[in-house]
Amino acid sequence: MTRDEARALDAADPLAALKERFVLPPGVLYLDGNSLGAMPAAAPAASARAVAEEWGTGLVRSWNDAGWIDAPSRLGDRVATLIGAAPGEVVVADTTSVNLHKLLAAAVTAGERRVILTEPGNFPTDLYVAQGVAATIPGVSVRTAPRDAVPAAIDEDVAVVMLTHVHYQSAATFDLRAVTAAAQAEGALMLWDLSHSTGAVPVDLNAAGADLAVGCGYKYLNGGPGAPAFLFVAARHQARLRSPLSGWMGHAAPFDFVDDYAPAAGIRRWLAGTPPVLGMAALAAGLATFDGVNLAALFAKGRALSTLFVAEVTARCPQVRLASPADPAQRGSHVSFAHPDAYPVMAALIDRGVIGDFRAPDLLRFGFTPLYLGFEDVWRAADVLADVLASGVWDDPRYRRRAAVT
Ligand SMILES: Cc1ncc(COP(=O)(O)O)c(C=O)c1O
Ligand SMILES: Nc1c(O)cccc1C(=O)C[C@H](N)C(=O)O
Repeated sequence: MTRDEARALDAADPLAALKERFVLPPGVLYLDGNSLGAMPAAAPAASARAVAEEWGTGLVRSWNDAGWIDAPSRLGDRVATLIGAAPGEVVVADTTSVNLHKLLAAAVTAGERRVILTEPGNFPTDLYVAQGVAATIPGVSVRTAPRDAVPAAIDEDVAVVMLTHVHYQSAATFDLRAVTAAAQAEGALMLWDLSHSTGAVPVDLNAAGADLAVGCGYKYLNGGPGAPAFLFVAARHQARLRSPLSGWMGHAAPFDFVDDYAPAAGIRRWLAGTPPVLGMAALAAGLATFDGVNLAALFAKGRALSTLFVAEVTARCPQVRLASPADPAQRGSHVSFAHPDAYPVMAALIDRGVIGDFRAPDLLRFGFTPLYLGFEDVWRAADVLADVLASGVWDDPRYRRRAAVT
């Protein structure tokens, strides 16, 4: 494709104007919305309002008057619309790691089964949290099976199958419906990590009959650094599953201040402590960037963007190897390419305004966020990558110095 052809695609794109819902620095092509979403244009004012008006003027009255106390459910219901869940099935709370802990511990204590089944190479926090649950609840163990062997590894000992729908490195997807059915056919619960899926690819939890899910607020939901995460529990399980973090905010009547814990009836039982109100204000601005957007068209555009990038890089960059599924139907909204010197290559690319990220040991990872990226952006990013690789400018000591966060 030529640059003019890419520009023509933007001119014909009914979603192109959504870019105005974000602020990005001039000269930056941002291909890392899968790690930290871009800042919504409304976020600074929304955050300032929460601080200056709700906190500064409203003070403690804002728990009621500004609706702070209901924000976890209110935002949860908004997230639900992006993942095929019903109102009352999603709550915004804590971090993805903490939510994983709550749901895994609940799943392995709900019945007799004690095995958590997952895949090796899952996102580290998923593995670490599972290992922590196994270390603290007697009889629990973690079993891993390579992704293709997961269905066959589900047996009568497995309490819960925990998988990340879109893999954080390769972007390879699981068939959400088929794997959920396989878990349930063996009597196990299915827990999906939707961190790299929500707001990026179609997800229909209830159509798939999913049991449990978690996901991040700061990636494609654009909630800002450290934004609270979310948690889904299918309505049919809500009365029987119990959070191990039985804090007061998940109590049936927190302001009765009684001594004995009694879980709230619905999704709010998964709250532990006080909600992070300021983080929720920014997350609300992030979720609002999806308002009125045709999700099917948005996700189709995301796929078209990553397909264009793969085609351009494959054609113009013989130095790299595609490390994601070639079939766009088999991957999420990011793609990875392998290069033996991926770290300095990515550093040189970032220096030229194309922000992706490096994932050890050898991956260049690029996220395609259809809300704020266009076809010409993607074309230019591929062009800069081709130039960086062909010129060898990346082979410089200053690009090899590792930062603390990659
Ligand atoms: C699949 C997956 N799960 C979880 C997380 C993060 O969890 P937390 O919100 O606890 O940092 C990430 C990214 O950071 C991720 O990619
Ligand atoms: N959450 C992150 C952070 O606090 C610092 C740096 C990166 C992240 C990420 O989100 C990483 C991301 N989950 C990944 O897929 O690699």
